[in-house]
Amino acid sequence: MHSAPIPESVLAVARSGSGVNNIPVEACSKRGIPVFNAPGANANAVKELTLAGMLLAARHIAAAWDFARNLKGDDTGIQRQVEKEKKRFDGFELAGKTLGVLGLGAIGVQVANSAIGLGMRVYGFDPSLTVNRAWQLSSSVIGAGSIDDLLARADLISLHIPLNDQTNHVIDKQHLALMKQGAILINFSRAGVVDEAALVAVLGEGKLRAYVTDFATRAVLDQPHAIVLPHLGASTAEAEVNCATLAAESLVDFLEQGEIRNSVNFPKVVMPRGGRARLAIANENVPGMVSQISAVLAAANLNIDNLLNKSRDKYAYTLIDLNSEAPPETLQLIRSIKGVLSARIVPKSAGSFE
Ligand SMILES: NC(=O)c1ccc[n+]([C@@H]2O[C@H](COP(=O)([O-])OP(=O)(O)OC[C@H]3O[C@@H](n4cnc5c(N)ncnc54)[C@H](O)[C@@H]3O)[C@@H](O)[C@H]2O)c1
Ligand SMILES: O=C(O)[C@H](O)COP(=O)(O)O
Repeated sequence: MHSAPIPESVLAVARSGSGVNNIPVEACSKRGIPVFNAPGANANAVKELTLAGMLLAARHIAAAWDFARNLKGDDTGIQRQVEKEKKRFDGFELAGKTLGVLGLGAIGVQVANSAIGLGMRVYGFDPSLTVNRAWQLSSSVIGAGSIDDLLARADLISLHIPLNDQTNHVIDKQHLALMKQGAILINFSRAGVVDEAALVAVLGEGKLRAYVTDFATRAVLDQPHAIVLPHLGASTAEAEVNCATLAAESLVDFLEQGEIRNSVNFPKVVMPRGGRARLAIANENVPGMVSQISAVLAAANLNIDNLLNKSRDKYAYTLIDLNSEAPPETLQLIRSIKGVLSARIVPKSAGSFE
C-alpha cells in the first residue's frame, strides 16, 4: 500500500496477518487512521514451518528428495544407488543443538518452546519482550545478553522480528561474521532483515551450512546452500481463517463501537458504551487535548457521561460518551482543534460510518 493513495473516506486499515511493513503506518497515524493486524493468529502456522525448515536443513531433505525422485532403473538398481549415495545426505539431530531465537513475540515464543520440546538448548533475545510473552515462554529458554551473544552461541538461528527502520539489514556483515562456522540461518521474518549482499558473500565462502528462507530473490535462489520457500509461513487454512476473523473483529469493534484492539499505531481503548452518543477522536499525544475537546463540548452544552483517553508514543485516542447527541458543527469544531487527527460520531447501529 506504500504507493497507493489512501482516500479520505478510509477510517481504518486491517492487515489479515502479522507484518505491517506493506502498510504506510506512520502516514495513517498522522491522519488518525488506526492500522490493525492479527497478532498471533498465524503464529502456529509459522512455528510449524520454521520447525520444518530446521529439519530440512539438518537432514538435507530437499536435496535428498531431489536425488530420490531422479533415481532411474529397476528396484535392484535403485537400491544399489541409494546405499551407495546416501552418505552424501548425512545430517545431524536437532536434540542437543543450540537454537538462537531473535524476536520473542507471538511466533518466536512458540518456536523457542517447541525447540525445547525437541531437546534443543534454546537462547532467545528480544529487548522489548512483553510480560505476556515472558509468561508464555518456557523457563528453559535462556536469555542471551545481546544479539551478538545470541548469534555467537547458536548452531541454528531463527529470525522472528518485524521488518522496520530499526531491523532493516539487522543481520549484516558483522553479525554474519559472528555466527559459528556451519551455522544454519532461518528467516521466516522478512527478506529485508538480512543484508542480502553480505549473506550471499558468506554463503559463497561456505560459512553457513544453509540459509532457510520464506522469501525468494534471484540472488538467494542462485545459492546452492539456500533452501527457499515461496512465502508459505502463514499459508494454512487455519491461519488464514484465524487472521481474517481477528482482523474483521477488530474492524467491527472500531467501526461500531469506536474501540481499538490489536492496533499497531494506536493504544488499546475499550470502554463499555453509555450515554446517548459516542465520539471517537484520534489526536496527537500532546498536553491540553482533552481540555480543549471538553471545552468545545461544554460550549455546546453537551454533558460527558464517560471519557477514556489513552496514549501510545506520539499518538492518543479518546472515546467520549455524551448524554445527548452531538450536532455536526460540534464535530467540525473538534476536528479543527490543532492536534486532532480525526474525529467521528460512532453510530449506535452498524451501517453508516461517517
Ligand atoms: N513467513 C510468513 O509467512 C510470516 C508469517 C507471520 C509473520 N511473519 C513475520 O514475522 C514477524 C514476527 O511476527 P510475530 O507475529 O511474532 O510478531 P510479534 O510482534 O508478536 O513479535 C515480534 C517480536 O520481535 C521483537 N523485536 C523487534 N525488533 C527486535 C530486534 N531488533 N531484536 C530482537 N527482537 C526484536 C519485538 O519486541 C516482538 O516481541 C512479522 O512481523 C512478519 O514480518 C512472517
Ligand atoms: O506477515 C504475515 O502475517 C505473513 O507474512 C503472512 O502473509 P500472507 O498473509 O500474505 O501470507
